[in-house]
Amino acid sequence: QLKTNYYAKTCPNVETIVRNVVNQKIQQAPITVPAVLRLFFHDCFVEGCDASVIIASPVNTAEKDHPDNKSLAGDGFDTVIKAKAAIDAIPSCKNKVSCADILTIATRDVIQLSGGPGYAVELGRLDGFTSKASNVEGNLPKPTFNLDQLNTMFASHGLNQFDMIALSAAHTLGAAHCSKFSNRLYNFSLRSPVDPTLSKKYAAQLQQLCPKNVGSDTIVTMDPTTPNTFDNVYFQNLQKGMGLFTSDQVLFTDKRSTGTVNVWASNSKVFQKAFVNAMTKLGRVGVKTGKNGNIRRDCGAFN
Ligand code: HEM
Ligand SMILES: [Ca+2]
Ligand SMILES: [Ca+2]
Repeated sequence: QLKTNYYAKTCPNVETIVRNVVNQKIQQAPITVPAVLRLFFHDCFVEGCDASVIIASPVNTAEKDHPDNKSLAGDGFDTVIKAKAAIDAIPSCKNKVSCADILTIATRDVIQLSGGPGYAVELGRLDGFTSKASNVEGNLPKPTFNLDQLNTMFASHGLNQFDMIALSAAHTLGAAHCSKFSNRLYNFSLRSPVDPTLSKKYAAQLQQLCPKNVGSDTIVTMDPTTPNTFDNVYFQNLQKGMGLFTSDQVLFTDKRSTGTVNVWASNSKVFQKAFVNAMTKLGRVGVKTGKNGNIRRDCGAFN
């Protein structure tokens, strides 16, 4: 059973310790912000929020070795490892806090430290015993997904369309590789090589940043307006035809979700409330307790 004061007796300062590590880490590497947020999402959607995504395999068969996870930035993993070390440096806290909870706290912190809402995190998850690359396939959304595909995948984790739209606003931060959306610029369909739901101006900008046959490590910010700030500009971009992926833009073009995008584009407080609610629900996905999990000594390896 998750609760907000789970470590009150065992490690009362855990949230302060994690916050300090995250703060310092962001100063050194600003990419830590999107890196941690995406890491949390990819953890929770595969085997639940249990730090399965953090396991490193000597033979490259863990979740992190799946192609969908290869682009997870190393600074996300490093944040959890560093926070774990800082927690374990306090004798009473040593091996009392799960890696899954550390990632949950760090995620709340990167959101708040980049301008987003602060919120109380529910804690008490244990770390899982399974991490297989083969379990990732089919469990993470593709950037080409339409609204029904997005809804189906999020619903399978107890998240409704409002939650899905709110969580998609994570793309208000960070960057993506050209290969993830170049189909929209060059070979969308026979009738229209450029995706007609992209604004003409934005499509031209993206074609400049991502020329055909561009190198495989070229990246583009997903929110070209405020790439480093957690805000509702993501929704304002969608209204202008500036959603980077099909899965972003469809939230505006599909009539069943346009209304939500419009409300959240114009009312940041209402969006923030929905986002916090959705993140809290995301943090409950597949939580392990009792015999189904443990507290890892090393977040990157099973005990
Ligand atoms: C709704 C369906 C979603 C799809 C199809 C999707 C897909 C993607 C893709 C393809 C990338 C670019 C990866 C790369 O090229 O390196 C990306 C980046 C990112 N995603 Fe999502 N995502 C979705 C939802 C989410 C959610 C729910 C979160 C978090 C709550 C999230 C957080 C992020 C972040 C922060 C980045 C940037 C990472 C960085 O800059 O290192 N995404 N996503
Ligand atoms: Ca997991
Ligand atoms: Ca932004």
